[in-house]
Formats: sequence, structure tokens, C-alpha cells
Amino acid sequence: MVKTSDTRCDLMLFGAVGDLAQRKLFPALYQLECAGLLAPESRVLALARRDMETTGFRDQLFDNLKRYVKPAEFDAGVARGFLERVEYRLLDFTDPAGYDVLQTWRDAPDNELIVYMATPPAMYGVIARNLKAASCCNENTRVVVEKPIGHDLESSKVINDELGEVYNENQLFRIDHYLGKETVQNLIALRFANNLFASQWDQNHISHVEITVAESVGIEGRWGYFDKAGQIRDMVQNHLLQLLCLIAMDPPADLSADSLRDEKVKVLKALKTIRPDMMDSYVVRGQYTAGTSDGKPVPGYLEEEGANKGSETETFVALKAEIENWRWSGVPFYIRTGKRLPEKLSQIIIHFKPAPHYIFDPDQKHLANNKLIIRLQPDEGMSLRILTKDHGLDKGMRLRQGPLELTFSETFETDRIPDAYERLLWEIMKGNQYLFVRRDEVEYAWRWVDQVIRNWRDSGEPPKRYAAGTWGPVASIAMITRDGRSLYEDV
Ligand SMILES: NC(=O)C1=CN([C@@H]2O[C@H](COP(=O)(O)OP(=O)(O)OC[C@H]3O[C@@H](n4cnc5c(N)ncnc54)[C@H](OP(=O)(O)O)[C@@H]3O)[C@@H](O)[C@H]2O)C=CC1
Ligand SMILES: O=C1O[C@H](COP(=O)(O)O)[C@@H](O)[C@H](O)[C@H]1O
Repeated sequence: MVKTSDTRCDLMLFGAVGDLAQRKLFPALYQLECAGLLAPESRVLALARRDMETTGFRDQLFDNLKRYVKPAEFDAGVARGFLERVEYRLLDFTDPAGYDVLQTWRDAPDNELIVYMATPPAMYGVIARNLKAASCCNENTRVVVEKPIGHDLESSKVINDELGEVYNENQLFRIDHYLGKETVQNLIALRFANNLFASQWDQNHISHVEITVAESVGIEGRWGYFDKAGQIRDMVQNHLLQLLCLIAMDPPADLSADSLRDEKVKVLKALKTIRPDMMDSYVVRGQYTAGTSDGKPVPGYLEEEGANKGSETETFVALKAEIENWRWSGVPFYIRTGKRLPEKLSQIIIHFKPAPHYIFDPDQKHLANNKLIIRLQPDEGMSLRILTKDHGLDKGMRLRQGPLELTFSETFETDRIPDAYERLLWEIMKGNQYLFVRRDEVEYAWRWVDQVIRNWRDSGEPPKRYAAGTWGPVASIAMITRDGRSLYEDV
């Protein structure tokens, strides 16, 4: 059991008035306060370049906590107590002279120092160098950086080199917030605590895997950032490939950070390169046009606020990933993710192969494979589709498919599932790196994704259009049916 006194820390939050800090990080810290997990000595230094005093910052933060924490979970008294820990300082992160202010804030040198860079990635190296020059960090400092690390392999190497000049790898906590989701961590428990699945988890028993991360939101005022990234850099390079790794990796020797990360890297290294001549059958990219969301009309990507009308950035990607190793040879992983799809839904479907010899009604042969549906969000849980005999004298040996169902909120009476950032901040305070991404993972993921982006650029082919509120270009379904396989439909 970790005692809160073991986790006392001074957290320097760079970019404290930004969207991530206000919408995710402070609410997560507030929840840790509610859970009694913040040590009494822990403090937060909020840093940004807006000219205001600590009192003004606290007032603004109080309003935003009220806005972003669910009403039923917001307690004004706890929030005010939490704000006592927070101080604000004005700092231009590029100005080395300003960093003296950080030294004067630190008056409890025994507290672990955590530096959280909630800033554009171009700022990571600058902040690291300035902190070092001002003697504001040492070999025990923990440094947290956000995704995306760069926009391709080369730029990610530059950023990682800059960080590496000041910090060792064991000080760096690269966030992929999907790893902080309880249901994503549950993939590790599902696979390695249940021998039932462990023994079936390969190309002998699995025909294909679907990984879907669908979002109903559009660009939400982030056009400037998103248009330079696109869905492949924003979601596939990090979240989707991390999910793929957790599904495909070999069993780690233990739960240590390096054991897990070594296994994930092996998967990334074994991803089959998608060559230009494979693009038509392996990749579909799309961009949404005007349509509906939640029954209301919504604009297309090119009509969003701040849009450049000629943009060919993709808001949807469907990919067939293949892993060239003994375990997964011949098992495609169909990945699909997009904005302005009909609903927010993240799920993984494992399609098992049918039994070697089929003895039932030939008309029902299409039913004869089990499916494991892992629901990451919302309605967290899992369901194993199994075949049973249909009841009734007139049914003979007719088959029926039904679920073995585990809905976390019902089975475990979980009152609330913590947000990803709560878990990640808590792990950082404890100094555990197993839910964070190592440099080589980032680089192998970029290597694979860069090739697809190069192929798009060289072909000059624009993204296929899909209406907001639909499941993306029809070509993404055709990509799977052409392989003689089908997407899971909830029937
Ligand atoms: N927002 C999100 O949901 C997610 C964000 N991320 C990543 O997190 C990081 C932060 O994102 P987000 O919060 O959205 O971005 P924002 O632009 O909202 O916040 C960045 C903050 O950094 C500040 N800043 C930038 N340069 C300087 C400087 N020289 N001196 C002082 N302050 C500076 C900005 O100040 P000012 O306001 O004055 O410009 C701003 O407050 C990015 O790397 C992003 O990719 C990752 C996943 C999700
Ligand atoms: O990192 C990102 O993730 C969000 C989706 O996260 P979720 O936890 O809501 O599933 C995505 O909307 C955003 O574009 C991306 O930068």
C-alpha cells in the first residue's frame, strides 16, 4: 500500500491556462484530492504567460473545475482546499532569465519534483534546457510530456534528443492517455490472468481483429492543430497502435515498465510495411462533409471555424495492419478511427475461427465463430458471443448466438471509473513508468505511419468524402468484405 507521504511532490505545470490543463489535468488533480491521494505537502505551480496573480488564477480555476468536473462529483469545499496548494507565476517559457522564479517557489526540497509540459511539443526542449540552466532539476526530476511527440520520425527524434540531453529515459513519462484508461489496462488482465484466452490467442484460433475508435465530435475549435496532424497522426500513431500492441504482444515476464514495453516494441517492429502498391487494399482515408450529429445539422470539415477550404487532411482512417511473426501470421487487424462518426465508441472485437469440422445446419454456418467484444468506452465491459441450441421442439439442432456478458458497472457495482489522467498523474507521483511510452515505441510507431503518409503524398489522391454522422467512406467496409471477412454487427 502506497502512503500519501511517499508521493509528496512539487508539480510544475507548464501551459497551465491551456485546454489540456484546465479541462483534464486540474480536474484530475481535484479528483486525487477528493480520493485523499494528494500528500498534505504536495503543491502545484501553475505557469503561463498571462499576466495575473495567484488569486485571479485560483478564481478562474475554481470556475473551470465547476465546469469540467461532473456536478455530482464537485464539492466546493474540497475544491477550495485543493486551490490552496496552487500558486500561479507568469513565465515566458522561452526566456531563461524568468526561470529564477521557479527556484524561489521550491521551499521543500524533499518533495519529488514533477515537471509537466502541457505545451506544444516544440517547447519541450526549450523548457528542459532552461530548467537545467536555472538548476531547477536533477536526476530525480520526473518529466511528463504529451503526445504527439513530433509529426514524423525525424521530428520525434529531434524532440527526444533534446529531452535526452537533459534527462535519462527513466525520468521521462511520455503520455498516451489511452494507457490511463481502466478498460485499456484491463486488456492486460484479460489476456494474462485468464488462461482460457491466453491459450487461444494466436493465428491458430483467431481469424481477424477489429479495433474501432469512433468519435462523434468534430474538430471543436482545434482546426489549426488538427489540420497539420490529421487522424493518422492524432489517433493512429499513438492510441490505436498502443491498443494493437496490448492485444498482440507476447506475455511479458512481469508487470515492470520495461518488460511491457519490450513486448510492445516487438509488435511495432513486426508490423508489415504498407508499400505504395498495397494502398488500395490496405488503407482508406476520408474527410467528413456536412451531415448530422445527435440529430442536428453540422458543418463539414472544410466549413469548420478557421478552415482552409483546400485542405485534404483526413478525419477518418481505416487500415489493415499485419504483424509478421509466428503468433499473428495471416491475421489482419482492421483498425478504424474517425471524427463525426455516428457515436462515441471504442471497442475491440476478436473474431475466433470456426471449429475445424462443422456439423450443423449449412444455412447457419456463417454463425459458427465465437467473438469476444471488448468495450473500452462507453458502457465499459465485455461480451463473449457463444453458440447454443435454440430451444423448442420444432427447432431441432438450430443454433443461436448469445452473449456471456460482463458489464463492469453492473457486475462490480463500480460507482465511478477514474478518468485516464487521474490514473496517470497518480502513477507519475509514485514514479511508475509502466503506463508511459518509451522512446523506441514512439519511433517504431512513427516509422510505420510515416510510410502510409508518404504513400498518400506521392499518390496525390484526395481523401474520400463521407457525410458527418455516417461510419466513414463505404470503401472502408469494402476493404474487409473483399478479404471474405465481415465487421461485427451488434445483433
Ligand atoms: N487538449 C487536449 O485535449 C490534448 C492535448 N494534448 C497535447 O497537450 C499539449 C497542450 O495542449 P493544449 O492544452 O490543447 O494546448 P493549448 O494551446 O491550449 O495550451 C498550451 C499552453 O502553452 C502556453 N504556451 C505556449 N508557448 C508558451 C510560451 N512561450 N510561454 C508561456 N506559455 C506558452 C500557451 O499559452 P497562450 O495561451 O498564452 O498561448 C497555452 O496556455 C500539446 O502538446 C497537445 O498536443 C494531447 C492530448 C489531448
Ligand atoms: O488524443 C486525442 O484523443 C481524443 C480522444 O480521446 P478520448 O479519451 O475522448 O477517446 C481526440 O478527440 C483528440 O483529437 C486526440 O488529440
